[in-house]
Amino acid sequence: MRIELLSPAEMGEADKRAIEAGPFDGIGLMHNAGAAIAREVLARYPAAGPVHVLCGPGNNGGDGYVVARLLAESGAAVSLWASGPPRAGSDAAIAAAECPLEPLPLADFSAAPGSIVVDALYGAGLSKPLDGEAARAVERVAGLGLPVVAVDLPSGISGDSGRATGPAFYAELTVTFARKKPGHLLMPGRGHCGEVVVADIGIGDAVIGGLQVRTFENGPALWLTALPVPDVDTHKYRRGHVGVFSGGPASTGAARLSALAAARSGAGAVTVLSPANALMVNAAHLTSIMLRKIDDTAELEAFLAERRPSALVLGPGFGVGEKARDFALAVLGAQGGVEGLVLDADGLTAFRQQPDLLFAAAAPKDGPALVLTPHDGEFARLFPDLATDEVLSKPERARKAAARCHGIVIAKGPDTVIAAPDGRAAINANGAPWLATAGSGDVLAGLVAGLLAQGMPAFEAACAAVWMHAEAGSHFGPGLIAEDLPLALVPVLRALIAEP
Ligand SMILES: NC(=O)C1=CN([C@@H]2O[C@H](COP(=O)(O)OP(=O)(O)OC[C@H]3O[C@@H](n4cnc5c(N)ncnc54)[C@H](OP(=O)(O)O)[C@@H]3O)[C@@H](O)[C@H]2O)[C@@H](O)CC1
Ligand SMILES: Nc1ncnc2c1ncn2[C@@H]1O[C@H](COP(=O)(O)OP(=O)(O)O)[C@@H](O)[C@H]1O
Ligand SMILES: [K+]
Repeated sequence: MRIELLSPAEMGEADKRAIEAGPFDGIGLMHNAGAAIAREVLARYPAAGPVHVLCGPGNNGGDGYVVARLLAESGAAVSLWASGPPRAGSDAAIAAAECPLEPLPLADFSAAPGSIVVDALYGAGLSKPLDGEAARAVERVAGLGLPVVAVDLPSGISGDSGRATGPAFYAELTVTFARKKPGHLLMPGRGHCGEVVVADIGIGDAVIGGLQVRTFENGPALWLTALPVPDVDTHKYRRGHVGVFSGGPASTGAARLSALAAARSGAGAVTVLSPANALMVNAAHLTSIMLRKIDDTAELEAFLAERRPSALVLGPGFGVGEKARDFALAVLGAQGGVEGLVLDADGLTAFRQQPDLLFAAAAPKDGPALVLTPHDGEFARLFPDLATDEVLSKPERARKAAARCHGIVIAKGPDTVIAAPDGRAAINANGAPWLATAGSGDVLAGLVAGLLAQGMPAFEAACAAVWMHAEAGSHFGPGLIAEDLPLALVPVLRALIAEP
């Protein structure tokens, strides 16, 4: 299960512990790193023209000296460009001394068409925006349209946040070590990395295991064992009952999208909870999904007591106002049976003036789990201070939001982050821009509720829903509209459940 994502600080610690544990010392790890990159370059660009290796002053540059030496030994035409000599006594200085090639000044960098660039300027140690000769090298490489293989991370990208605070390389291939870093998956970093290869350089799984990492790449390894599969002797209500609140007569479609997704996820029963004036519209479009009139809190409480739904979705097309707040608070205060409330769209916006009211209602540990599914705009309405904090990475923001709201936060986007109040966070990277279509988020909300209703723990349910939703959308591809998504979940679920 190699889904841990290491921050640069955790990677430094892994490095230190691996050296203590042996058998490799610092230069040994650097030799392994350089060899892994040289292997990838030779395998991917067998007919390559000249290779230009760009070396920075730190250990990233050290890896570059090893690559340059190994490629030259294999017979490739190699040019070495350096921004300055490595610090005396460092592993990088040893690697530079072992390299027979004479470095040229980076400021003079130029290359003929057909060349390949190995970017070993900065990796995990990037501490400020690229400027001067490094920034000019990025511009020249981009201007020449040369393919770039990045060592560890494309220079200019933060390994922690994926941010580019200045110029940054666009790599065709990034070779990183031991595990991916958050910056490989977070935007815009992911767009700069190209394909990411994780090379084993001799940092063992036991070393990584000892770090107690709390950030993961989202994928089945994180939640497959918790994915609900019905027992042979089950019945429909044992498979979970989801209630989805509908908006008024002119805005009912969003709730039906959520309801369909909940049903496709395996919930045994789904009921759309509709105001009286929208019953006919909803009835005209529902078949296996049930319908019930709910206009006020008393009717909601009666439904909760009689029909004992296990999860509810509130927000898609619902309307922003007191009714949304009252219903959400009534569900969170429900006694027994309700596993969770998924608050999306209008359900989130309804609390923009009083987010603390919502957060306090979710605080009791024995109450229903709260799952929030904000896109950036909705996130900023509930957590304005976190949204505008330029220092925090997206996972840090989502973690702080989760702790504050006592719930799971699904911070949506091309790099959706799922965070729990206990500090776990997962970054999702299997999505595709086809998912950016109206109603796509409504489907996600229903899917989360469907999994919650079947008894999946909230963090795992949220992660599984985000991954399956992204997988369905990516497989469907061009032409996707939200109506397609519930059915597109079926092959995704089938493949997951068939997995041993
Ligand atoms: N297990 C491991 O960890 C292994 C790691 N390995 C390799 O080591 C890499 C990490 O090495 P690293 O820590 O030396 O950092 P690196 O990115 O080379 O640069 C730091 C230097 O640059 C400077 N500096 C920073 N930004 C700057 C800027 N914009 N403009 C100018 N200067 C800037 C910064 O100085 P500062 O400003 O912080 O004082 C510092 O001097 C890692 O990515 C991987 O490739 C492998 O060998 C295998 C094992
Ligand atoms: N560029 C993108 N790549 C991958 N997924 C995306 C992208 N843009 C949006 N999504 C996903 O699409 C969904 C959109 O949800 P949302 O913004 O709530 O839309 P709506 O309210 O119309 O349903 C989210 O799951 C989000 O993560
Ligand atoms: K690099």
